[in-house]
Amino acid sequence: MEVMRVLHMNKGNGETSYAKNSTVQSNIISLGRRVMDEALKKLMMRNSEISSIGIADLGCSSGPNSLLSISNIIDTIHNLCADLERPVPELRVSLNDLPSNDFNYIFASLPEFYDRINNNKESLGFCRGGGESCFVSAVAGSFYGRLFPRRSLHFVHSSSSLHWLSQVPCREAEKEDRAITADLDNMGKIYISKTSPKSAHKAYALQFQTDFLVFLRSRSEELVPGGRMVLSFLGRSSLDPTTEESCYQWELLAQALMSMAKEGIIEEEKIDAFNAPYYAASSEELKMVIEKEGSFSIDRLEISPVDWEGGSISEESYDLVVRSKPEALASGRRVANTIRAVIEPMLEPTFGENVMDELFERYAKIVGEYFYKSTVDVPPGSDGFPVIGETLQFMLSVNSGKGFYEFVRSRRIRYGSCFRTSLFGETHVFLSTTDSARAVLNNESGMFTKRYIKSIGELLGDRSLLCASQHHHKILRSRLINLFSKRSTALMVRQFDELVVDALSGWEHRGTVVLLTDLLQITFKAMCKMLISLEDEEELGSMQKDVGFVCEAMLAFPLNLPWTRFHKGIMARGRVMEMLEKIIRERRNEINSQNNHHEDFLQQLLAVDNDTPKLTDAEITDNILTMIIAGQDTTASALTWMIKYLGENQKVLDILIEEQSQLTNKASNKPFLELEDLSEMPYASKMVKESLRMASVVPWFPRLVLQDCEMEGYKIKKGWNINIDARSIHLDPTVYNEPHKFNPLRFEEEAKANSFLAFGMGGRTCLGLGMAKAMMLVFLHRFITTYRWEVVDGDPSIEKWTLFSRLKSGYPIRVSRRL
Ligand code: HEM
Repeated sequence: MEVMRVLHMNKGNGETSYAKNSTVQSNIISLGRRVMDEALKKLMMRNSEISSIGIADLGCSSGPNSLLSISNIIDTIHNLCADLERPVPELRVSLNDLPSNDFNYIFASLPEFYDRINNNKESLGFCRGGGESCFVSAVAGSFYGRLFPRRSLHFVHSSSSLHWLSQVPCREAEKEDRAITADLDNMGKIYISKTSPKSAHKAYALQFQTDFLVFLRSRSEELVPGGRMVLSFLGRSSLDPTTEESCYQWELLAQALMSMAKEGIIEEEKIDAFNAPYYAASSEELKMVIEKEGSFSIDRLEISPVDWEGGSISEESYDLVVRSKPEALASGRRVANTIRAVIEPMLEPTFGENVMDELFERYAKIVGEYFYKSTVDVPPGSDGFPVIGETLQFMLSVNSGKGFYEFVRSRRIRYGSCFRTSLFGETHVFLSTTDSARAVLNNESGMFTKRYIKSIGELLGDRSLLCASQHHHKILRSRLINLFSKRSTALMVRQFDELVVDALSGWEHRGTVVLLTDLLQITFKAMCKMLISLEDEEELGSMQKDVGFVCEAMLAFPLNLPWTRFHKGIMARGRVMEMLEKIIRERRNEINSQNNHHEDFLQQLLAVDNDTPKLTDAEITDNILTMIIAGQDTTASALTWMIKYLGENQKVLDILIEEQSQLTNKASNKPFLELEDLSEMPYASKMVKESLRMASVVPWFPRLVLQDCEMEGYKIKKGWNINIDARSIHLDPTVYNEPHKFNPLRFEEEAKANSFLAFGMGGRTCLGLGMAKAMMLVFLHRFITTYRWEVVDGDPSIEKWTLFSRLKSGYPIRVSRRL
């Protein structure tokens, strides 16, 4: 197959044209926008004197998307120049694709494009016909080779193109034979599949590596030093190139072709010989080639799932919920249309133009059936590999900048609001509807329970509220719940305010403050003061370190050998227990000698009813450790997210400052805030709730299924794990209007039932929710009335290996006093 000739999208404006079926590609462009903006900003900051910028969009194709990328680039440069108060440089824009591309379509839409620029940017000196500031031209040729003069480009962009290879891969022996269809012994298949020979896998991988290397080498000649590239293309998240994720469209298309071959409509030998010039690379492969080529370094590498139906693939996406057969078939048709617009020109020379309608009719049905099959009986999803299931994919997610929730999010988009996966040898079902949250968390049926995980039990203690058996949990909870009284909350508010005022003093002289780090310290101190009145800096320091080891061990593999993280956690638990036991002994002595003025949780727990202690010492120590862990990290993470959202929403901040300044004036005669003051913060309370909704610090709540049941129309089996995906519910557009918009006022109206799950629901609802909200309000008040702040590093990556969702950067800021 001569790729140069056949690799172009369906031309024109007809029903099967790319112009009419390119929403997926347009969504991919939108998804890359944030990264592109970031790259352009870095480029502009580095080149402050630049008067002319060379820009290339490689693989621009023809259709509504062709000018979308450059339009975005121009808008961003325009906005950056306005922000930096600099003149807009001359923009030399080159659109590139193979010579067979429908360039006429693009040229025909240029006048309209210039008009738009002129209308928007008259003030910037753009003028009619491209004029003095923006010069668009087209360059026909393969980007697997040089296209532009040396050092002429500053910015290279390419979207949905680099997965196309320069040629069909061929076996080692056929290396010289470049232009014909290659024989890869790939019988009955048209791309890599589970049954393809290893040599075919190898040939594909090799072809991609060769092409990508040439691509990088060519661009390194063309780009100026410090130039930037933003590339988005189809790839895969797993190491295995034959997983459904990267192959299913090709696999199903091969099925459609084979069904036609069986009926004698096309020849089977042609299918055997046809191999698509396409490759979905893994991030490891990309890194390897980039390192080998040596001219480029990676600033950001992100993986996102693609919705082949053309629904949005950004975080706002929740559309691919396939249910009934007609719905599944309609989905199949949409996917078939998208694929047809791209690959029909490639198939025609081999199989003939006259069979295309029939082929894609069959293909649409097969894709629809495929969607439908996965929605009946047990929930849709993948069991992954034998034994380990999808554990590797989960771990990859944990290790990526998007954090562990990405694993759930991508499957939620693909399979809908109820899906199953297999992790660490067990089946897990994730549910994300308000009805399922009610059923599982309120547990009126008694069919669900919190799972006891032995390793967590070893770290927190068997008597911890989080590990106790259902019966024991009830007793413990009924005793512990009394600790969280109004009186305790009032005391906590005063103490916490004192801590915050002390901690904030002098932040303006510290240069950069990593907010999360400081907040972890403040909340740790607050928890220790509230629980056991521990204030000694040295003891606090060693306790915080040990609690940190216990938390890390909760995520580690439970292997208790001297060098493991788990072992470190067990040892740290031992030291924490020793310290708590010592504190209990000292407290008892103080009580006996009536020399005791403490007002903390421990004091209440040591009180006796009719000579019977409320809890045993072991129950007290296990649950003090549990409460420190449950309260410190969650609150510090939630506070950091809150300040981040606030920094991004000036209007909300303005309203808050207004509200909080009034309180400052009113309470000016008091050194510290009191519980009643918090009721004077109606807007701030909504803002706290909105932050908790958006951040979903505890993203899902796991339970164990005690008997076979049905959820969301699917069979759920005894012994499976069921997880209520609170984050998805918080971001579901059918539950919250415009869920990605930060809008505290949404809570003026009553939220949909069972939709706010930041603190869980039912018999396991967070015990500290009142305390947590109070702490957030107190910090908010002090912080925003004391300081203005600017962000030092806006990296949105999520920290790896944490119990709760936290920003990897810790949100570094610089503060200045608000006058
Ligand atoms: C913003 C901060 C906080 C968030 C987002 C949060 C969230 C949660 C959630 C979602 C659960 C329920 C998990 C489930 O159902 O599986 C929970 C349980 C719990 N939380 Fe919190 N929490 C926060 C702060 C606190 C604080 C400050 C304390 C203690 C002082 C605390 C103590 C607990 C305890 C003891 C449980 C276990 C309840 C049980 O199993 O019966 N939390 N928390």
